[in-house]
Amino acid sequence: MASTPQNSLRVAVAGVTGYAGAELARILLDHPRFATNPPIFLGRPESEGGAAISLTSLHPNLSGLPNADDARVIPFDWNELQREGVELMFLATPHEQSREWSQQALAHNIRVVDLSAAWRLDTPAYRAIYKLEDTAATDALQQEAVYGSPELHAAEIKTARLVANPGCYATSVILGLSPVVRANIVDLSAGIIADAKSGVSGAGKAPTPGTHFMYAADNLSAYAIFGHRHTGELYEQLSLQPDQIQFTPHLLPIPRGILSTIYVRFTEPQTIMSLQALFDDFYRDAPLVRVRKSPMTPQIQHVVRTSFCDIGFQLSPDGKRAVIIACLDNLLKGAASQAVENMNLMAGWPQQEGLI
Ligand SMILES: NC(=O)C1=CN([C@@H]2O[C@H](COP(=O)(O)OP(=O)(O)OC[C@H]3O[C@@H](n4cnc5c(N)ncnc54)[C@H](OP(=O)(O)O)[C@@H]3O)[C@@H](O)[C@H]2O)C=CC1
Ligand SMILES: CC(=O)N[C@@H](CCC(=O)OP(=O)(O)O)C(=O)O
Repeated sequence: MASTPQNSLRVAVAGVTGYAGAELARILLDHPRFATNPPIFLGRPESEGGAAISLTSLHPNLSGLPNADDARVIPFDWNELQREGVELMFLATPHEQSREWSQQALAHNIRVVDLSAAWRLDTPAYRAIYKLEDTAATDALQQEAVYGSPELHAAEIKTARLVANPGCYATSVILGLSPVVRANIVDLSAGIIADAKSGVSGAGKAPTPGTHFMYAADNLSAYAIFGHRHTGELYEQLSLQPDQIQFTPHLLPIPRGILSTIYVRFTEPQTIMSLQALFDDFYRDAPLVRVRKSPMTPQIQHVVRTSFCDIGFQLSPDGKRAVIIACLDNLLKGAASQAVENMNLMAGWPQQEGLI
């Protein structure tokens, strides 16, 4: 499929009633490749009495987008997906459900971009936090799954059957650190600190005591210290050992957006010019990463509701330490728009199509 780009693709979105699924619907309805071939939207309308419901009754903000007012949210059914000739599915569903459906989708010859963590981690010890069932079949599929970071793995994504879309925090820290870690200039023995803050939508639509308005509003709190589930993605994608990075997430009292502040020490003193060139060169061909010119650093208000990850840094006067800041919208570059970048690559279309 990737070798002969098609003009369009038959796609379906599972989990369209959720936060990430809603963003997928918005992007895909507005995507030029789907103007005459709109996506199929899957939900659990049984909670609405079993009948299909209209997409815009669920998400009134989508009304007026191409094909949106005629779109229905239908119950999940493999026969229906086959009848419709679906070629690629987005799974914006919980990890366990994604794990089951991605295997079934591949068996039905449907390629998958999975937004959950079901296939992100190769190392069983890092995956254990998700308590997913491992079998010989899932082990084989895990080997095949491609970590869906277009900036790092574009070539593999193009031909993949199963793409594991990265975690939101993980995307920001991995993109912020990759240029300096891959250049081998970081003193790993000194340890990297990644201090990240996220808006509340990162936790999904179901409120919990920790994300309830009364807890989150007017508040800022650290959580999952020494145990956040995204650390495995950092270890694997940055080839780090657990004692070489300390990642601490915080919950911000805003709806969406992530800002990660990353502290590194260098083995040799750097100059602002050399470091700027390193970041600029690394992301020269990355249409959805904006490298800021030091001393400018990214801010959440510059990325919210965009598909960009913004990256910037400042260097200490002695050139031995840098603070790197990476910023993105958790529902977009941290989830839905990154998933669409992956679909674009899988279909042989420009990575940023429909996103800028
Ligand atoms: N929120 C974020 O910033 C990010 C989320 N992700 C991942 O993306 C996926 C979706 O996240 P998000 O949109 O935030 O989550 P939400 O909780 O907002 O939405 C979850 C969606 O999954 C559906 N769903 C829940 N359980 C089942 C089930 N057993 N069978 C079928 N469908 C089910 C829900 O349907 P219903 O409405 O009927 O309950 C809903 O459509 C998750 O795997 C999450 O980890 C990844 C990166 C960032
Ligand atoms: C604010 C908040 O709660 N954020 C979520 C991360 C969301 C994400 O990226 O999701 P998955 O890795 O689960 O797909 C968390 O800390 O668990």
